[in-house]
Amino acid sequence: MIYTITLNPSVDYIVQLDNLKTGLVNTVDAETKMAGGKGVNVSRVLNRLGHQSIALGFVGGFTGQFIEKSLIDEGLTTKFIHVEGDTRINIKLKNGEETEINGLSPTISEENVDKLFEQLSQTVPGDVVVLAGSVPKSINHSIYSRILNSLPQGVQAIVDTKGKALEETVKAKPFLVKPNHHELGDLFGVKVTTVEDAVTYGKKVQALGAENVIVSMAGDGAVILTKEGIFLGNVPVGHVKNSVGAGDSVVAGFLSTYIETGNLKEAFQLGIAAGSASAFSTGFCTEEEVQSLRKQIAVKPYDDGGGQEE
Ligand SMILES: Nc1ncnc2c1ncn2[C@@H]1O[C@H](COP(=O)(O)OP(=O)(O)O)[C@@H](O)[C@H]1O
Ligand SMILES: O=P(O)(O)OC[C@H]1O[C@](O)(COP(=O)(O)O)[C@@H](O)[C@@H]1O
Repeated sequence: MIYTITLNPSVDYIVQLDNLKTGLVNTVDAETKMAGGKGVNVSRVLNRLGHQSIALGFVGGFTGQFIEKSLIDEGLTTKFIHVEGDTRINIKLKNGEETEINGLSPTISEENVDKLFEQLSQTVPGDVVVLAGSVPKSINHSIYSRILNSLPQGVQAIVDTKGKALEETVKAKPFLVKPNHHELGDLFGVKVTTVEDAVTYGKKVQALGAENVIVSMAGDGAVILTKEGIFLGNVPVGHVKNSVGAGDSVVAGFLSTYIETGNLKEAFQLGIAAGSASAFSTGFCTEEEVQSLRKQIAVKPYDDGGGQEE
């Protein structure tokens, strides 16, 4: 079974406002309200690609109810832990550029955290656990590494987070991490702007403990570093309508193919296809769109001139 963990889900309020006038009353041109959060989005896209998962995490209040109902209506399986307080609302404002205002998370008690560990103690070898998104302030950022260290042998972990949580988690030897180029740069206090930078710092993440690393670079392609080698993938050309959830779609697309074939390169290709298909749609990708974009993505070995890790 695949389990996704979203410690910090959200209701994403995506607003199109072509002509924002600050300090005045504005009326939106278009809006969408969606259940969001990184693990939630991974479960959603896995479902669209024909794979079942169980969405775990913490939800609360009217926003939490909205998330649970939306996901069940979409045909997903959820086993959320209910907390006091409202799940956050994240505003994504589109007016030519994309501005994000992420809301405050409810407080998660120690007791609730214990319940999550109890759920995860049921995992068995062959299961995959996806730990995705930020850690609410009330939980210590070491929770992801604690979860990884608690999983039985043979359970694979995929991690998509940033900052301190990412830094600690890579040391707990996850199967895969997927930072974007900004998140990778932040980890080392540098700017990652080129494929060469992504490879240099991706190798450092492997040296810290992650088995495989995907660095997504938005419209500039993506890199995967594996034991079998380093590979580059282009992104297909298209009109980006909404990039919210595109990175989560990369994770879901990768995982859906990896569990079917065990082939990292094919999984990487499908991950990029899913990311771009979601970016090119107002909501999330469909399987048909993903399969159609997949053909436009070439995955090629990266030639680093045989250079060794510094
Ligand atoms: N301009 C673009 N053109 C095509 N695909 C894109 C574009 N921007 C994002 N994507 C797709 O979304 C994926 C994730 O985007 P990225 O911005 O790197 O990650 P995140 O959403 O995690 O910040 C990319 O790997 C790609 O598949
Ligand atoms: O947990 P975080 O890091 O605050 O991110 C939450 C936000 O990220 C999303 O999961 C989208 O993530 P991506 O665009 O990186 O795929 C939104 O649904 C949500 O609002």
